Amino acid sequence: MAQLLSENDIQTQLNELSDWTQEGKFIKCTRKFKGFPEAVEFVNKLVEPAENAGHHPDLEISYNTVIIKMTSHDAGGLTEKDFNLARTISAIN
Ligand SMILES: C[C@H](O)[C@H](O)[C@H]1CNC2=NC(N)=NC(=O)C2=N1
Repeated sequence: MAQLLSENDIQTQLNELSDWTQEGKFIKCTRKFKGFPEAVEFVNKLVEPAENAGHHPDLEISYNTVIIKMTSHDAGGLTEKDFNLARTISAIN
């Protein structure tokens, strides 16, 4: 199981991830698209990196908006796995 990150580590990593914010034990990113098909198309692009990482985001799709929340459920908080996947997701359009 991955090691929980300290608050200092979390802030350091968030400084490099301008599209993500911390909400308790989660980091969160909100993406807006032209419409529902584009939002679902984006979510489908997350499958491969998540499966490759063995680490999966919590997703909410509302029409053209996708809310991505991430935490390491097995560790009970934020670990390097969350930030590695967040960096990958930030690079997906
Ligand atoms: C067996 C499987 O690898 C584990 O249940 C993985 C699946 N994806 C996961 N994703 C996230 N975000 N947290 C986990 O603890 C987690 N565990």
